[in-house]
Amino acid sequence: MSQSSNDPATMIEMIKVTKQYPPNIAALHDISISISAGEMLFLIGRSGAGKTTLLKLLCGMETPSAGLIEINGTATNDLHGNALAKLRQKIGVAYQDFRLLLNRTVAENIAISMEVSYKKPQLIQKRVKDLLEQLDLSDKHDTIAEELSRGEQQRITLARSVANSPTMILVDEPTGNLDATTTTRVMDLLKKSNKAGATIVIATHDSSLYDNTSHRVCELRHGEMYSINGALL
Ligand SMILES: Nc1ncnc2c1ncn2[C@@H]1O[C@H](COP(=O)(O)OP(=O)(O)OP(=O)(O)O)[C@@H](O)[C@H]1O
Repeated sequence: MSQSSNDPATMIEMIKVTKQYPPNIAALHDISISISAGEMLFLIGRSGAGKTTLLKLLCGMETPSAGLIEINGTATNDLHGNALAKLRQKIGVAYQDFRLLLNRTVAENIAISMEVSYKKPQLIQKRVKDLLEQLDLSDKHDTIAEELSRGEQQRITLARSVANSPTMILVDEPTGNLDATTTTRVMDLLKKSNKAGATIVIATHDSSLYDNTSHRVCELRHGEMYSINGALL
């Protein structure tokens, strides 16, 4: 059946995706899910359930052992080199291991994705300033990243992931090291990016993020995906 013009376009399509790490660790099993453009989705599940693996598959950091993944209509399985780099430019990622450039300033770290896509310096400066304000880190603009606390590094990673207004944002445990007020600021930033059109997948253990949400919540259990009401997807 063809898609009606009123249906939102699909941003992420996973079809029977399985991921096995060598020698025989089954991280994800037969996952099928469609995520619409502009959707915000919470991915929950116990430690080791496969959340990070799923996010890594979506940005091409890992490849599926079986099945198909399409991002905005393009199958990622066969993407390499420039084509993969081009796809990644449209994806903002904020993962648990931060990967900040520790010897560079906070502002330089946030600016990277915008510089890579040749945004104007004035625009970059304004965006960096706005993001730091939003995350209550304005005083850290010129601080070297390695001098930040873990919670501050986590917020800079998030700011970097949304800075270039990507079409898709993948976030792994965005609030793990944060207090309640800072958690609200982080979620407000993600909601703002979502309102601006970004498709967002948030992997989290923090039930305060999704307890009263109107967004979809999916749970991974031992590598299988369930909707929050317990039905196998
Ligand atoms: N590079 C790897 N090589 C081998 N096994 C891996 C690798 N990465 C993850 N795994 C295994 O795959 C399974 C899923 O791991 P994953 O990191 O995706 O879980 P998670 O739900 O994100 O956990 P957490 O909440 O603790 O971050 C686990 O059994 C893990 O040990």
